[in-house]
Amino acid sequence: MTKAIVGVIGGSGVYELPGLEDIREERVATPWGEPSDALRFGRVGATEAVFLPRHGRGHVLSPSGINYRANIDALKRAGVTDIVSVSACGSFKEELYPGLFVLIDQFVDRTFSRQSSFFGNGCVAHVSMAHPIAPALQARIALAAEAEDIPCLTGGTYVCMEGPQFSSLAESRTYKAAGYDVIGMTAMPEAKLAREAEISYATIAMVTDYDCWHPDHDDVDVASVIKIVQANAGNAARLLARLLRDFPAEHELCPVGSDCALDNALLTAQAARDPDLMKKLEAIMQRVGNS
Ligand SMILES: CSC[C@H]1O[C@H](OP(=O)(O)O)[C@H](O)[C@@H]1O
Ligand SMILES: Nc1ncnc2[nH]cnc12
Repeated sequence: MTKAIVGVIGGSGVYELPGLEDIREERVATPWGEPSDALRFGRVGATEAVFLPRHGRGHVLSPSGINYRANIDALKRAGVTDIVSVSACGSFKEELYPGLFVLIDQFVDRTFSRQSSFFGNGCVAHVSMAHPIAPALQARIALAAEAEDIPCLTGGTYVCMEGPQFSSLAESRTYKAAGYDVIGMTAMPEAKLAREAEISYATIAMVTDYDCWHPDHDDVDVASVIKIVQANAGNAARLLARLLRDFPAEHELCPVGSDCALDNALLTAQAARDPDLMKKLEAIMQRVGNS
């Protein structure tokens, strides 16, 4: 049995995890550099949890400046089996209104200036991202929302832009016409790296605005995003508390292969692997080893 340990990554306006008890903070060193902040270890009920604010305390890191590899590697070293990622997002659909939670099931990656893999020259790997979200984890979040009577929709496509500027009207209309549901700046490469690290991953997108396409709503700005995040902080806290309290002690095997993503993904012959890179991959490849 693998004990479930839930990692919660807080986004804009979410810099702590209410309800976390017996807190211990630790700066976790990684071969990829510094995570966004010290990890906060604790528990909610009987469930072990680890909290990491994505932008750091005081929101010092921009979406392109976040060390996503260090964050995911640090959570892996902490034994995290499941990551719940919380993100503020703009909406491309009338019915996805500010305050609604959307449980994402697909991503479109439009970032271009980020380190998006642990692998590379000296150890090449191609994991599947066909189904980036762990369905059992997503279902537990949906159940927790239902139990707490929090408006929450399951299913949606999140397009990740580089930022930090918000979209132009032409971009916003293009994404809307493409059928995407929400937009943010941080889920990529976070979700890709979680998959490489064989950690189940799910995103709770909190809709904060209608980006800039909607004729009856103001164009998005930071103040309006934070206002909605703060107005819905209570819902986010209750949702996470319920999810964690009710979480099973044993990690549930993932039907889309989150736990075994590296099986059949590695291409580089063992003898040809770069020893320096292999050392860096120690935590990420802990299950498969150098075989
Ligand atoms: C505060 S507006 C833009 C900012 O908010 C979102 O952050 P996160 O995904 O960490 O909640 C968006 O991705 C941008 O980073
Ligand atoms: N409209 C938007 N575009 C990109 N990131 C966002 N985060 C919150 N709202 C956003």
